[in-house]
Amino acid sequence: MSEQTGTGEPVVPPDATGGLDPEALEAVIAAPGARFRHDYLEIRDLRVVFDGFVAVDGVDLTVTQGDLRFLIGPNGAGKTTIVDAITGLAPAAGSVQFGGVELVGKPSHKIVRAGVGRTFQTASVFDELTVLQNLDIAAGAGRGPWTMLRRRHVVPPEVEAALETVGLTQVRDLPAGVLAHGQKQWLEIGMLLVQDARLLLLDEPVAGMSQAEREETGLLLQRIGEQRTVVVVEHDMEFLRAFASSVTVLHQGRVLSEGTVAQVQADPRVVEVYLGSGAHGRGRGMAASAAEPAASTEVE
Ligand SMILES: Nc1ncnc2c1ncn2[C@@H]1O[C@H](COP(=O)(O)OP(=O)(O)OP(=O)(O)O)[C@@H](O)[C@H]1O
Repeated sequence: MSEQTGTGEPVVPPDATGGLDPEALEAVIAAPGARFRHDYLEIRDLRVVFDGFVAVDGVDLTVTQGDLRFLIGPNGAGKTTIVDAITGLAPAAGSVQFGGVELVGKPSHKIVRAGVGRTFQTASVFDELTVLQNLDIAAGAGRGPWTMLRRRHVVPPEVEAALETVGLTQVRDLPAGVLAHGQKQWLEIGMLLVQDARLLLLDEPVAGMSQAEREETGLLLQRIGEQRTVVVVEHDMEFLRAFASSVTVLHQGRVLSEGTVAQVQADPRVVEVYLGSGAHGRGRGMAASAAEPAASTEVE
């Protein structure tokens, strides 16, 4: 599952991970539905300005629980900046509400407490700590830093469930640094689950993954997206076509188009941007498939 990382990182043998376990996945996402029922992300007139440069220019975006929304757009369209603004890492004006809580103006740690979690383009796990310790830290578990780092004999059920969900049970005592690229991304998603994030913002989750890892990741996100609100920033059009339930296309800091994959692919403005922007690979599959719907395009 993880032999092809493209990163030159040490690789754990494919059969060591056990893959993603559908039953464990069911257990971890089958939290009482009522907890998630009213969750949705509602962004209104979001603006982000860096030293006079308008990176995000009046974006409206609504993502409901149960949707698996992909954010796409050429380089520099503002995708990551929107995620940064939602998570308190970019100066934002306008309104970002999740679960009825206004996030604009809140510090990042309070945004995390409001149930918002994100991953970055580069996995940000603690390489020296084991997989289990990484999950333990994410879970907090009300323990001090030293007890947290000690090897545990009893693993909390939510950590156990997350481990199995993301297919890392067999490698739980290995340092995260030896994991394959794909496995690190799954660990990060597991960390969001034990943190009990109800809104997951994932920045290029399948970049550098093998085809098998992409498929496993897509299925994982679809299942998580049944109950939590999931937004994926992605350039991989084949992955998008296989797993997105809806798509928002950004261009120059604005929403250019929104709808199902078929709808945005058929939108002449999207074709124009992808063909005319010199997207050079990142996102070119959208234009290719809009012009020729049957084409399967590998990006990057
Ligand atoms: N901290 C910053 N200071 C100044 N400009 C920034 C900053 N962060 C982002 N930008 C600019 O804002 C614009 C949007 O960047 P952003 O990273 O959000 O685009 P993106 O759509 O995520 O692109 P990519 O697909 O390449 O990751 C770009 O022109 C970028 O150079």
